Amino acid sequence: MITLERVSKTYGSGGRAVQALEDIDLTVPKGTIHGVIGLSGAGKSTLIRCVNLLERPSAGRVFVDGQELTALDAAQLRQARHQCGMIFQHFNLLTNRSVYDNVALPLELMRESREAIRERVMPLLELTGLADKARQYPAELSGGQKQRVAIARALASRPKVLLCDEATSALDPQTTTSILSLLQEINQQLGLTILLITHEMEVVKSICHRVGLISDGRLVEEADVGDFFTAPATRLGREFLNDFLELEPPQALVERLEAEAGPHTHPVVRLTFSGDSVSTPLISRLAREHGIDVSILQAKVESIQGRTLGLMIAELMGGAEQTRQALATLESFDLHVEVLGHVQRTD
Ligand SMILES: Nc1ncnc2c1ncn2[C@@H]1O[C@H](COP(=O)(O)OP(=O)(O)OP(=O)(O)O)[C@@H](O)[C@H]1O
Repeated sequence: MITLERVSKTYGSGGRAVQALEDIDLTVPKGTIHGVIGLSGAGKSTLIRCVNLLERPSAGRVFVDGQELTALDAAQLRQARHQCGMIFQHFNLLTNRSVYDNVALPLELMRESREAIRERVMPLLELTGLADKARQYPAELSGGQKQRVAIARALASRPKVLLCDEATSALDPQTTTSILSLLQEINQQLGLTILLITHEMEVVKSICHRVGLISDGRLVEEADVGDFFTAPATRLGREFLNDFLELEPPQALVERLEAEAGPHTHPVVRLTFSGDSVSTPLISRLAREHGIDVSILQAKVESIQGRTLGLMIAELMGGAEQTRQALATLESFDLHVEVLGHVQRTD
């Protein structure tokens, strides 16, 4: 439904040029919810604005529903943009228009009759839970209600694609959940394809089918959400995951960590395991086979789109050779092992 082919975007020129996107290839199949996550300044907003050509790519081609937007003239593009609804972090509502009139606006611009507009707007207000707010003004609404108006307005022209630019970043966690549920409902009921950008793993985890990770204008990793959360392919992906799971070693331990192993140190490891390895009795096996005592410092289990993900930070307490063998055993399993550092033995 959405295809970007080798899309690049440079702002400015000469010594002040900023390359915001570089050779982005992206395909979002019809009816799916695709997330793009990245740190601030990575190029997320530029990417999503290149889809409906609010920003024109410096190079590359953009297709929506088989039509190449980058090949259209201005009038054709205005028409084609009806295929792409968009919502924003700060809602972008017209403050001097009522809820009803905000949602009606795209239809007025398309010169639809008052009757046709009414027939379209009222069901959208029902769908977004705003039927009783039609005559109110944006200033009288909560953030979540404003975003619902923006969603209804984005759907008014019957788009095939909804672009969401950090749509929940200005909302509290509870309101975020209700807006994400609404987006999911719209995706399922209307078969709408959704491309969203976010810096929040929670958003990706909650509703996306696939996710891309953008860094310095490049798409560095792309995967199904279950795979991304259980086995990110890049270091940045793993950092996002560790932040999301809040599985950082406690500060008191960080202060004791040494980079190099010494004659009297134990390694501290972070283990991430998914699928079958979750149920493997690892700790008893390390004790039985290698004589290692495992001191668990932190642990947690998450369920992500039906897949189980286990995490643990642990100190492996044994002699140097036993510890080396224990690490080799751990690495032979279907799990990710990271040695965070070494601590002096206290035994
Ligand atoms: N209009 C512009 N003119 C010049 N540089 C720009 C412009 N818009 C964005 N940039 C630069 O392009 C890069 C990517 O910016 P972009 O806004 O796409 O990132 P982002 O991932 O959306 O960041 P954030 O999450 O902070 O909004 C940044 O270095 C930014 O400074």
